[in-house]
Amino acid sequence: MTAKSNLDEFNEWIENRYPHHPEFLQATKELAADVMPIYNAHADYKRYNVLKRLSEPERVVHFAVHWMNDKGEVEVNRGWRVQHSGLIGPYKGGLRFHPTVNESVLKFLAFEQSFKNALTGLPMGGAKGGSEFNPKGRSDNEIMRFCQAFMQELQRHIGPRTDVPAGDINVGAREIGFLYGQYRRMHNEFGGSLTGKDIDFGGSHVRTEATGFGLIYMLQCVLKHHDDEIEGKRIAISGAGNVALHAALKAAELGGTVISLSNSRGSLIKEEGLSSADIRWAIENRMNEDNILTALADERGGSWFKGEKPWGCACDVALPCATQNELDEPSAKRLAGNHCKYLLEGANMPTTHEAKTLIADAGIVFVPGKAANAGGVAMSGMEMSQNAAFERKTFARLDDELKAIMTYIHDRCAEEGKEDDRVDYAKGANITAFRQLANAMVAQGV
Ligand SMILES: NC(=O)C1=CN([C@@H]2O[C@H](COP(=O)(O)OP(=O)(O)OC[C@H]3O[C@@H](n4cnc5c(N)ncnc54)[C@H](O)[C@@H]3O)[C@@H](O)[C@H]2O)C=CC1
Ligand SMILES: O=C(O)CCC(=O)C(=O)O
Repeated sequence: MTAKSNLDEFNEWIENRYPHHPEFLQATKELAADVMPIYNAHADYKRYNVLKRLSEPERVVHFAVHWMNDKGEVEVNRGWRVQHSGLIGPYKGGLRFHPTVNESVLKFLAFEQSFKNALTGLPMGGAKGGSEFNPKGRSDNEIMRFCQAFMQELQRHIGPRTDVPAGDINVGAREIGFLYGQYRRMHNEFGGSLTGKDIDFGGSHVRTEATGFGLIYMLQCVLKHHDDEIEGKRIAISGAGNVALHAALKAAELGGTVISLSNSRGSLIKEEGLSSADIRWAIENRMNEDNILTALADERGGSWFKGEKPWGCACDVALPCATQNELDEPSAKRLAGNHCKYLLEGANMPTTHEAKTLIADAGIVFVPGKAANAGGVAMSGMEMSQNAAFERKTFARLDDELKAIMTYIHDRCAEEGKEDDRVDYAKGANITAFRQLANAMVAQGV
């Protein structure tokens, strides 16, 4: 059987199995296209049916979250934890609270997480969880009660050596504190049941910054590989959350010109570049403002474009750091037309399948989220090992370790994705991670 027909057969199988899970289909089919030749070349991979088995989450836990709002009304939300693969370590991945959360979104995120975590070289399996709960407009007390009710259910499925959740969209330090407090009270146990904790109770230095900083360290590796440098590069960033702001900060500190940030309401453009001080102001004030970007424009300059995405600006580097499928075909056409040279995904799967084809045709160097944004989970892995050893490493030491891990990921992906005159980082990342998970699956038997 040819690689092509095997791919058709796989695609048909997964489409029939999950017709209502479009994001999950997108992620699994893209990976299968890259790894099929490797799968076909290994008798054991076929014998152990590794591709289909890796495309089926090991466990999907679905639970109800009952909680009381400030008016004394009882609300009910849906909660999930998708434990995708525990082959190479405890399940590990963030929690997302957003109205767009559903089983398809969490299954794609958990699938991507397993491959991302493998790339870090640390012993972590892949998972993702969350709720369609919308924290916008809720009081601190409501957020606390929701987190406690969520953890009351989740706690029976997690633990330091079983599954270690962390943050994701709308789950930051405040929410992790509430979730951790509830877990600790119920289990009478300090330590590694969650990462992203405050530094005062078992958190790690650099975890807050790690995804954004790691993205820029990856950008530096990619630029170096192409005999290029960050100094003076025009960098367009989408998003205005944890990942976007810390990527912007590190890029500005290293001499890049950060020309944009965005959110679901529009984009802030500052042609001369946001300074480190502008970005620090946004980081410090983001929890207190309804729209941190309009506040930033008012306070420190820049123009606000309501309803616009940032991809129309002329830039050398595009860093989508908001959410899945935010960078579509028209956006890709604008980036190509403006001679953008590099696109690194800070968010998980922010580029649509169709946009990726355009990006490749335009010769833009593309680095997928599972490689480019792995710095966050890598630092979570280091938080777990610090918790297990009852130690705290310094910021400087961990920042160096983050750089080393991003370089390690870059070099593995560049080596595996090497083609005649270019590097296919997506293929390199998919094949590298697939080999590790497939080998573990074969070795562990059925
Ligand atoms: N926090 C972390 O350590 C990691 C996060 N990621 C990914 O990075 C992305 C951003 O996550 P965080 O910064 O942590 O979340 P966050 O909650 O701090 O920020 C999310 C940002 O995205 C924007 N956003 C959300 N939905 C949007 C939409 N439909 N259109 C435009 N903007 C939208 C929000 O306005 C906000 O600025 C997500 O894809 C997440 O899965 C990936 C690796 C690690
Ligand atoms: O730190 C973690 O465990 C997970 C981070 C995450 O959710 C991600 O990498 O997408």
